[in-house]
Amino acid sequence: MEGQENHNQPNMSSEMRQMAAQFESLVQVDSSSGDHGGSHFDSGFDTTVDTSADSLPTFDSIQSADQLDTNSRDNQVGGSGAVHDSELHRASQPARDSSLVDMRGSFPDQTSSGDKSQEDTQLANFLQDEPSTELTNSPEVIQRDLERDQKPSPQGVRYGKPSDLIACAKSLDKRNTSGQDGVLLDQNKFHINQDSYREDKEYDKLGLLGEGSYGNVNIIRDKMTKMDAVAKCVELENFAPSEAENWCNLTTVNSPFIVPLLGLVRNEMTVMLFSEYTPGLRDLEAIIEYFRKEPRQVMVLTMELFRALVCLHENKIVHKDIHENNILVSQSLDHIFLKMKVIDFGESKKFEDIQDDVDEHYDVWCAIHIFIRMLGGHPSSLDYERRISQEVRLPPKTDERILKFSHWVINSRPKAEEVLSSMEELESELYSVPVTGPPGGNYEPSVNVNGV
Ligand SMILES: Nc1ncnc2c1ncn2[C@@H]1O[C@H](COP(=O)(O)OP(=O)(O)OP(=O)(O)O)[C@@H](O)[C@H]1O
Repeated sequence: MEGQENHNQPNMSSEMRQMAAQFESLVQVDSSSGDHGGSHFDSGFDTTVDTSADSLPTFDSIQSADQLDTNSRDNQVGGSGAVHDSELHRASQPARDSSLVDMRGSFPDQTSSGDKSQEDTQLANFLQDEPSTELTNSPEVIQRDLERDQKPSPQGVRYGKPSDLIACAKSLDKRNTSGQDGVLLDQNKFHINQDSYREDKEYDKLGLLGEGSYGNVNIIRDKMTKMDAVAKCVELENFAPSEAENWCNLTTVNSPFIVPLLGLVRNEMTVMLFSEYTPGLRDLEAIIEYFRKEPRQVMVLTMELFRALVCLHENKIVHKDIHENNILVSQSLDHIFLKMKVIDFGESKKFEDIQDDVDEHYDVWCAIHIFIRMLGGHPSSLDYERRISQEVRLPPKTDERILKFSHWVINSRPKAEEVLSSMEELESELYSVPVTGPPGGNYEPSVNVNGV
């Protein structure tokens, strides 16, 4: 019964299964040719092969045949039809001309019937086709076979929900190099064709938006829907499923401060993360100089950044890579129209995966560095570990309250929401204009509400 269990092993490689099946047919041939079964040898081993389905020869028995063969070599094969384990052993030897002759010699009855010649052909084919046992027995080959059998085949690109995208990201097989896998969230933006979403076929690459540490970021246009999106390419070996998972979870919150993730496609050894393209947004690093003379805009933009952090931290995610290249800003710096969005969740972590709130404060510390830099100042150290008693230097005309506020954030460990509420207070103190009510008297607007 043990043999049957092994024979039915789901992990058994195809070669092993084929070998077992061949033995099955050999044994059946033997049992049908006469009264041969049940012979026992004097070797002390029970080498009889039971031809019932329950005791089909197994790969294990083939391996152990080495031992049995040595023991039985000195014994004459008794009982013409008994399939001795030594035969099993020989059958599993590398295909050699001589092994074919040997094997035939151990089946004296086989030449006597017409059916036997057919069986002989089967046997000859088996012996010629079978690979070397030296190879098939090697642990590397067995492991490779098992891996190949278990490797999921690409499912193609499909539409799905955020949960499908996350599942797809987690299941990407780093060894699977062929075809495409992926989930796109928006049917109105992407047109999948024959389970594929390919450059030049389903979409065009319009140009380079930026270069990241792990790959390029391009703007693409879907050929069918004519919608644009951003495609960030990451080599499969560098891809962290947590980036897709955290970004996707944040997308479902619909925060105006987070660029939404729209899909994920693995194309051979590259993963593409598709996200929303907002025309007019540039990374902050490219335009930081424009903020220098505009402390109010600096304040407004930093408050937006802290709103983004509050959103992340409320959703139990830390970004861990807040810097000027990962913040997109509208090129209109008018404080009313100023837009800000955070990108790049490659380093992000879920709260449950981190030890304490150090990473949460690290996000805050990085954000306040950007604030100080936009104002034209710098802290005495850029080392987070030395965050306590850092000096902050700001241009001489900077309001004292801004300097005090910066010191507090950089040297204490306030949460993003605490910083945000302090900043809102400070901003209204510094910039709000007292409103005394509508103009009195006979004031009449020069245009009516329709602008006519
Ligand atoms: N949605 C977008 N709109 C405009 N530009 C973008 C967008 N996404 C990315 N970029 C540009 O591409 C650059 C690299 O993007 P991103 O930071 O996501 O890649 P990365 O490989 O993770 O980079 P790194 O690890 O160096 O931070 C950004 O700094 C920005 O200039």
